[in-house]
Amino acid sequence: MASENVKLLGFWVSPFSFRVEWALKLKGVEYEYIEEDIFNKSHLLLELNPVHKNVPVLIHGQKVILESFVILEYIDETWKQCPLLPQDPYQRAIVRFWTKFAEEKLLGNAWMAMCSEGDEKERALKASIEAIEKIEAELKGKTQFFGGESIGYLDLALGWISYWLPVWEEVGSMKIVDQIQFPNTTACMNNFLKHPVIKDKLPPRDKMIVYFEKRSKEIASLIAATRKG
Ligand SMILES: N[C@@H](CCC(=O)N[C@@H](CS)C(=O)NCC(=O)O)C(=O)O
Repeated sequence: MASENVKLLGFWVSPFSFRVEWALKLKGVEYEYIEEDIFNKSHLLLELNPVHKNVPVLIHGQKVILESFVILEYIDETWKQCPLLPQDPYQRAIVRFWTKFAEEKLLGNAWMAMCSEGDEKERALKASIEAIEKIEAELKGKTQFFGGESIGYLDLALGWISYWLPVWEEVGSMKIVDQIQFPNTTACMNNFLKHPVIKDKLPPRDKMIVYFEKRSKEIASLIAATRKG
């Protein structure tokens, strides 16, 4: 597709940025990727996203679109090829429900389980596994992709479970998605990673391990300092 002046401010290991890149690639939209240093934010980021000061930021011509899920919907509505959300309003509602559920109940807990120790880790781990149990039950009978027969919005929303979560499990010495206990989830995770667009657009795992080892220690010290203070 001809270039439409699309730019993406992202961060090399951000699952939120990757969602957007996967969507653009699935749709065949050309874009320029601009790597942001989230620890030393650029003037461009602060100017474009003064509210949250985070990535991803999508720039389409003169328009700036923020928040990964808002960006996914914008992309889906702007470039109609390879639709991400279902056409049917009820099916769309279901996809949005599970997207929200995973973001609220799984992402933060899994991150916290990786970064914490003791009771806090146990609590976060338990909550993460409970969230996967619910996703597993919902997936019963559709083990192709999280969204159904073909890759779609829900897969991009939950895609991090396939690649980031195993890294967090390794860094946090924990198990959240047990293959035997959660066969449907595991099948969807594997199919997602086998998709040609996805498998060509993932951050290097070894670099991720080093990054999250360091980051989880920094967060753990912050948590300890907050508790003391
Ligand atoms: N809810 C946001 C989350 C984005 C987010 O947390 N981005 C991180 C990178 S993984 C970031 O830019 N962090 C810098 C900061 O918050 O200061 C979305 O879905 O886009």
